[in-house]
Amino acid sequence: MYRAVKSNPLKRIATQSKRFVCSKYFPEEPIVPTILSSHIPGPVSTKLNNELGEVYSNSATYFVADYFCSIGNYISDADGNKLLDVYCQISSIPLGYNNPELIKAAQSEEMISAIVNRPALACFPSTNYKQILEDGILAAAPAGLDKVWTGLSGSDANEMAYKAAFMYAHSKKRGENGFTAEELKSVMENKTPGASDMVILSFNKAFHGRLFGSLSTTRSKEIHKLDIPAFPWPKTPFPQLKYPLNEYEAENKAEEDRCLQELESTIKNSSKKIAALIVEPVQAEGGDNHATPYFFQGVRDLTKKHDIIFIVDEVQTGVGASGKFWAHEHWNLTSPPDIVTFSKKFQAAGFYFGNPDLQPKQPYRQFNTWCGDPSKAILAKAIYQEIVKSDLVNHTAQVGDYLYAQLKALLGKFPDKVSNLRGENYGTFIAWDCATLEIRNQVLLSCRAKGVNIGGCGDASIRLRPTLLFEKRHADILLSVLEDVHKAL
Ligand SMILES: O=C(O)CCC(=O)C(=O)O
Ligand SMILES: NCCCC(=O)O
Repeated sequence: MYRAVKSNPLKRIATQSKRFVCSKYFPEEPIVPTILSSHIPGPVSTKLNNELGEVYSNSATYFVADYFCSIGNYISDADGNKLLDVYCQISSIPLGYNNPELIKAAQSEEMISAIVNRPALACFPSTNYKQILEDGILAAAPAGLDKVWTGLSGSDANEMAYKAAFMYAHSKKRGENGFTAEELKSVMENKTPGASDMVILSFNKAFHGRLFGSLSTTRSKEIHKLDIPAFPWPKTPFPQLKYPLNEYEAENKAEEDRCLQELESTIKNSSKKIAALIVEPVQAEGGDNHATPYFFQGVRDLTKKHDIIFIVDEVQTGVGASGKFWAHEHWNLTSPPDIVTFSKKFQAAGFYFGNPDLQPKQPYRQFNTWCGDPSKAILAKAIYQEIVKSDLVNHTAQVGDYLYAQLKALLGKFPDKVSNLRGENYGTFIAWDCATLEIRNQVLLSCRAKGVNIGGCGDASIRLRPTLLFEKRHADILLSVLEDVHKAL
């Protein structure tokens, strides 16, 4: 049996672990990874995955997981391997696997009713939906945004935000007048003026989802977009910062100024009205690309100046991992975003807004059968309450600072293999680049073989997306495995 950490640190970790917030939830969490099979995926995983492939696409499978046996920061696989998970279902496990407080919420009367009586929320909202929202999703609302509309996924959240922006912009143009006969007729032919010719502006390397509208604003990888019809919407460059940031302050400021100028000229030269601009606080799928608060303040100012709805996509960055509950809190904006979208760690999806005019007056415009899912909103409530009760945002900020400092020292020893460590003062939302895609993939495979499940992003980057219950002792295991893997490259 492989042990990722040798006996001394293990003893220290075992003694200390009882004092940690994670142990409060998971007294039985493994102390270190356990690797039983000679490869990951192991033989059972491979067999199950092949069988699954007969009826369900399995081309992206890393390994087949055993969620019954997964616990806390550890994911189990079908071969009985237990891996420290710092990828966490593409950044979407907030409080560890099988968190007892979430299980309690799952077993509540409220949850049972929500699951077996799933409502068409916009038509038949439940007596307790407002309270569920107020105790969870709305209690967590970003400053200045006191309303929410719920949906089904991150892509859906972003698309609903686009629809809100289009309807808002058109209704402003229309004023007190109703829809014209021409609009009503042309819209059924998918033609203007009933169908909008306004556009959504997004950034190069952005990822905003995979439905038709959201995919048109996604610019991270060709493979996501090939063969799918797309709206002819504009894009504008996102800054490419140089690291370490303190060594390249002047160059980075010039790069951000360049991107702000390009943004303004894209806006000015657009032949179509730009209804909304969407941006991620960190472009995660596209490579964990950061920009500074200065840049985002500039983007906000330009959207205000040009009457463009400013949408912040916090699907991946939201709910604590950045060391703030919402990552855009790092920016110190003078006015809040118009819309903030969420999903992933909140389990529930949707968008926050403050201006009531971002919700159309007529029914069935921002609509589908479910309009969200009360069972997910109940989970979001439990997640939010645990985050507050255990002060997990500050916890994550502190662990992130430790992890970043240690990674800086460790990765600095391998300058020909890795570069551009990023995410300082940004919680555990940390990433770096590998010299080549081959090295990146080798590191991910070797880490898995040594008991740590990590994910990639962008062209050749590695990103960390652990739970909010990730602690220094977990970080030490990760660091020890990364060191071994890099030495062996
Ligand atoms: O590829 C997907 O659809 C998930 C994307 C995502 O959020 C990510 O990889 O960061
Ligand atoms: N959206 C899945 C990304 C996986 C990767 O780039 O490695």
